[in-house]
Amino acid sequence: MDADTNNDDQIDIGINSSSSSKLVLYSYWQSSCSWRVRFALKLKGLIYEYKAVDLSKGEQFSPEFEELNPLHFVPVLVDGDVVVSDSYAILLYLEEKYPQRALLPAADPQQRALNLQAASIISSSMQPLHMLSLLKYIEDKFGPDERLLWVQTHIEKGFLALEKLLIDFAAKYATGEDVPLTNL
Ligand SMILES: N[C@@H](CCC(=O)N[C@@H](CS)C(=O)NCC(=O)O)C(=O)O
Repeated sequence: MDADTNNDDQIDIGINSSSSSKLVLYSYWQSSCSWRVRFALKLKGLIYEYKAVDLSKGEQFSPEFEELNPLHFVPVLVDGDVVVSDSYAILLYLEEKYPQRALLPAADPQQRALNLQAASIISSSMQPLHMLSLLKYIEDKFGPDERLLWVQTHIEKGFLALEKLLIDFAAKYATGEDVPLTNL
């Protein structure tokens, strides 16, 4: 596993710079689940160390990474003694532990539910259906045409559902004038 540091992802004036906890994000540059967490860290102004896990080289199967996530998926966030995997869980953890620059509207339960629902559609009902390991399985079993059809079908289904859900709420961003959880 490369422990490289990505300068783009480090902020000098991070809110947590004086706290004792040290944030480390295990990530892969092509991983949309990891982008989500990187956006949230950036929006919240948090300093973190970036550790690259090269999925194309199978580094997610290394014993070191397996200790962090037995499912072998990025992203994983380490915050001192706390280890959180799964982008959705990480976003909710960050929102609670580092409430600055909220990702969820505080006052309005409908807006909160809308954001949680849309974020969950993306992270549970869309992205896992085209993760690397699943696509490899489909291609090995049924061939590349079936793989493409599978991806197209599930992405289209997800975006149609999202469009229907958000049609009355979208403005500059998915659910209004501010960047919410849904956009990550
Ligand atoms: N629900 C998880 C999904 C994690 C996931 O699918 N990660 C992908 C990258 S976006 C991965 O590590 N894939 C490796 C593989 O499929 O072998 C999340 O949102 O974090």
